[in-house]
Amino acid sequence: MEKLIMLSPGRTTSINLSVQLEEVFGKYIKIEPYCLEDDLDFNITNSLVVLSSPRIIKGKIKSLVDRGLNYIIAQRVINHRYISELLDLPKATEVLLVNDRAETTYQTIEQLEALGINYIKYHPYYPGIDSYPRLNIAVTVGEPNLVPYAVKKVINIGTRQIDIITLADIARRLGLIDKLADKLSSQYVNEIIELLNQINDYAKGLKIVSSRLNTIANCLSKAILYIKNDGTILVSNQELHNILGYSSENIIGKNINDILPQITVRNHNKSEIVTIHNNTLFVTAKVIEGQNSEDGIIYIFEKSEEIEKNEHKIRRMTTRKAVKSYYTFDDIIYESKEMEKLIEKARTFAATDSTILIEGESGTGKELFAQAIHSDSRRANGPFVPVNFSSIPINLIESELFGYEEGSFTGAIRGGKRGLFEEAHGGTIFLDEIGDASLESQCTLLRVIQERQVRRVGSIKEIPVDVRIIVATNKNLVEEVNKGNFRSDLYYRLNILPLRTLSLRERKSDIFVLANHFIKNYSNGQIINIEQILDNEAIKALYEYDWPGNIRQLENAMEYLAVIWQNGKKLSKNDLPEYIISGSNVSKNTLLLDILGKDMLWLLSKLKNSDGLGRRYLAEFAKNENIPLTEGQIRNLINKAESLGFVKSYTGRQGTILTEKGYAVISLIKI
Ligand SMILES: Nc1ncnc2c1ncn2[C@@H]1O[C@H](COP(=O)(O)OP(=O)(O)OP(=O)(O)O)[C@@H](O)[C@H]1O
Repeated sequence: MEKLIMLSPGRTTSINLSVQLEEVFGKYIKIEPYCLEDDLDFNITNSLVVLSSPRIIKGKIKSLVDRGLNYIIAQRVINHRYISELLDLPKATEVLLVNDRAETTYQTIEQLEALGINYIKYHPYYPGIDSYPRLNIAVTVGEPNLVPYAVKKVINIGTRQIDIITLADIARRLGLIDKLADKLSSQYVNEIIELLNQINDYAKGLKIVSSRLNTIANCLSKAILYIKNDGTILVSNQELHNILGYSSENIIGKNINDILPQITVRNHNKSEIVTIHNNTLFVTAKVIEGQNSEDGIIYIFEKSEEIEKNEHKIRRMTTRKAVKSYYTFDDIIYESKEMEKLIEKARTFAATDSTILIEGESGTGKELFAQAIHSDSRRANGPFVPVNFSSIPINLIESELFGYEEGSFTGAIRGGKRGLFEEAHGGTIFLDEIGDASLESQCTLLRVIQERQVRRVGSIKEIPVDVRIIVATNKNLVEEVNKGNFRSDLYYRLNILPLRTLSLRERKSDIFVLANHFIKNYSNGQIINIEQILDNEAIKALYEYDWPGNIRQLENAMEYLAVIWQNGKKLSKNDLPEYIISGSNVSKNTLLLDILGKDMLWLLSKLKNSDGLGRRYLAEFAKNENIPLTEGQIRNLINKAESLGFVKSYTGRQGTILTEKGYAVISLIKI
């Protein structure tokens, strides 16, 4: 070989790389720079050509290659010697990285980052790029002429150099490897050492800053932890080490997921409770954003003493955790149009903050709806606190709902207790079976609803609460008002957004979807649907049955069937629970029910077993059986039955008695 040709698209790069080749090979061979503008008039048979990148092989170079050009493609790397100015830039500085083409620009960014200079934010810039941020500093690799005009400071870290592997390859192709091996390797080693020294100086600077940071962190009384966005732990303090029982060497640089997998919160100002080595800690995340390479999360841990102060917050969180996820509208299983409409209505209600009154028979999904409304509301992340008025002893309702002050009554615990309204702060309180609330608690409820403040038993201080109230009842509240059992002013306050859940009788088309859902659950997926285990007559019986206990009763029936079913044989009607067999006895039932209505059938059935009953007795029976009929309504019913010839009414003690016709009708069905 007589000549070593350096060929690159632009002249500057070509000359710069020739200088590098000159330093290494100048003693042994003539080196000539060429660029694409030049006539490529060298002799290809006695020249070795170094191409600055593979992309150059096209057009006239491609035809040279086809004619047998002897060439090497250079791998290029950042020139270590000129990066000191770059190392002086403060952390997170934003710069334009300028090069001649998109590909080489991205390559350069990658190489700088790989060198460890990854604390600077590089924005690519090359001729023809669509958009780029207007920045004051540009870094270029030997292309200062391409830097956009507005840039104030240009750091030229020089043309990217031919790397050591390519140089060794050239030496081998020129038959010079024995002569040059030592020189090449020592030059390489020297450059690496020089680079490491420079980067180390920078790291030393960083170390000072980080030790200052650690000193400050250690002065804080709270345990803290600072992680990068990828989870790497950067800073921790002594308080945290005391809790963890580790020293900083054991955690710095590790990933939080390995050290503290319990911590899952990643959102700003969000908290969670974690247990670390039997310590219950309240952890709050503070997200640091917009600092580029310093983006990350600081965790602040509060220990037991502080937890006491935060008890309220914690209790709210634990109650929320206890029922980890509330039902949503998506959990409601249905097929019927009626339910679709109801859900649509409930969704509209969920978007508001107004009080909702849910009325409906037992087991029709009142609580399900209340939870779904909560989950769909802006309070979804707040607590949902259910209160069942029928299960709290009357004398405790006040203190349960509103809490009490220390010493306000015998048995009151030290420090007093927060009530359920306070627990529900920021969320929803669900007052179930509100029809069972005593007149006294109704009075207090009314005050809370009006004033949105609670006063603990034994205290004079009002505590403001922000809660959405949803109440539910299976009683007819209007009737309760008429009977004097429910305060009318409270009723009007509650009846802002009324919702009536539907009994299964009113949406028979949902029976099968629900039955399939429950049977699948109770058989652990073994039974896919009821057709798999029931014959036609049994299925029909399920459809005809009235389901007075609604979905809860249907669910129980499916659990029963899943237990008694044995693979291979279908169950018949007689295998169904007894109440279904007798209840679905005749379709005459449904027919009569449709014609006469359930109230009339109830009246006739009561009279069937007596020698005559007065209105007051009938009203008493209705009340005991939770049948929403007032004395007035019973009077109307008796009048109607009389006009149909089913009963005869007498004044005085005999009251109302069944006629033969009435007896015949009621004997047709089983109730
Ligand atoms: N459409 C539905 N899809 C799925 N499950 C339902 C549906 N409706 C009700 N359920 C289930 O039926 C059961 C009874 O529902 P829920 O407790 O909400 O009824 P309720 O009207 O509040 O009853 P009660 O008045 O007796 O307290 C629950 O297990 C609930 O999950």
